[in-house]
Amino acid sequence: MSKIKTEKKRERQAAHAERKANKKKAKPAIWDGNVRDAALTILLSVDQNQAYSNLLLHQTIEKYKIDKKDRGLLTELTYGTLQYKMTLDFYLEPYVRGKLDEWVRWLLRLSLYQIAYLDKIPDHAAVNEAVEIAKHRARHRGVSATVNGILRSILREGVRDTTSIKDDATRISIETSHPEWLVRRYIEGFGFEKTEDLLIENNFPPLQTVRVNSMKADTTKGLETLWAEEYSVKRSSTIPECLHIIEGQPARSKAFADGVITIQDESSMIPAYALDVKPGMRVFDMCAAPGGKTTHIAEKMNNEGELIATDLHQHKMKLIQQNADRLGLSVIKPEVLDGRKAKDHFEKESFDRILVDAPCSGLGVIRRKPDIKYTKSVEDFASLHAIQLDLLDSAYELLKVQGKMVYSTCTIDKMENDGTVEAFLAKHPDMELAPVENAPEALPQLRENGMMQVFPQDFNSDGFFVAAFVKKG
Ligand SMILES: C[S@@+](CC[C@H](N)C(=O)[O-])C[C@H]1O[C@@H](n2cnc3c(N)ncnc32)[C@H](O)[C@@H]1O
Repeated sequence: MSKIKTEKKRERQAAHAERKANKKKAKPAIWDGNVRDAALTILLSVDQNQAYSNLLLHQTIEKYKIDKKDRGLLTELTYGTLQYKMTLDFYLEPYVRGKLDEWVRWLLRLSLYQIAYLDKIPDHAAVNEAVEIAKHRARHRGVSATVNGILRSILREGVRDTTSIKDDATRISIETSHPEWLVRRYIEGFGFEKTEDLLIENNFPPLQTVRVNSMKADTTKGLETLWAEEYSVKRSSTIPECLHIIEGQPARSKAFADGVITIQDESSMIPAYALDVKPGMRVFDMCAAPGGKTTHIAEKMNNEGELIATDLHQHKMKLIQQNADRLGLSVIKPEVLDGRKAKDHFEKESFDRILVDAPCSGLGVIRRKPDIKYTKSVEDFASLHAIQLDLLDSAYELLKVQGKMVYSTCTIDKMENDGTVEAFLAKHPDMELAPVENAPEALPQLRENGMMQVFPQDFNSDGFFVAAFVKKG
């Protein structure tokens, strides 16, 4: 081999080794004590792998046993940056020239979130940390200079004003960071004021709530049990067995381990009321996993009768069983089944009550999973509407005459919720909406109409939809 060729080969090998080393640098461990770097890794994974932000955050905190102080900041940075992604892009837009690597864009969003929204972090600290992360992750020094330049320019000139945006739908879309097509869809369905309240509320952290297991304690006893464990808790004024957690992680409590409480969002407690079960009934929960509503229904049945809890996925069966065991509810029978085939699996008209807590677009839980708002499309609503209708049709065949059926979702969309109810009623003239007389007084709509759309701003719960039907025969 000639001397020149050998030289070239060596250069190529050196370049290859450098690229390899840089690649390693670009993928740091998720937790090395640097909260901002860990937040950046989570944000990138949510964006690139469609990972759920809440699950990834939880896994990271548990896996690396991140302490309370860092846990708080990591959660704030991850959720805040995701929640305000579009707003932050609007602020960045005038300063970004040319194409940026995705990780650099997320680093800028993460840093700008601290500058624009977090008073407790000094601006210069946010910039310095961003520059250090850029130096540590980048393959060349130009990146940290770009990050430094952009952030310092914004600090100097202040963030862009949104009030000059003439179109109100566009303005609130940017201010609250929700896709404009979704904002317009909401305004058309619910009016401007309700939409604006919803979008603002979606950027607040969700309230933690628990349900007291009526088989083991009444609400007062549940409250006192948590107080004795030094949790800061108060009674809800909406659902009688619901408690609001002001401070503390109830999943770590003895009350939870002993099955005195279970963690459930307040609006998810409505279907068990709407179903109006009695002890001894034969009940079917068609889309049951992980069993939040199944266990509530079993408690209302006083653990007497038959409660078949099915779900499409085998791996979710153990979640239902674990919840039933922890809460001491032997009436629940988990079974893997596609709800659409249930009509041929069970005897026709053999159930007194059926719950169809259907798969849905999940727009009611944006506070818990902010990434949802950027990934849904109009096509999703249409296909979910079709699946929901198939599930309801199948349930209809199995419901006794005079039996009651409930359809619920954790979403806020007219095509999925009202549209599905309308299509179902049109197909089955012997089904009627059934006012829920036993519903808590705080839910007058359900008591009067048998149907209600809950918005997060109503009583600080997830967005939720419930419709109760009776089979007239
Ligand atoms: C909203 S979640 C149910 C939550 C549950 N009811 C609770 O309260 O814990 C919807 C469930 O429907 C299940 N699912 C989706 N398609 C289904 C089908 N065709 N048949 C039965 N279950 C289905 C999903 O696996 C998911 O667990």
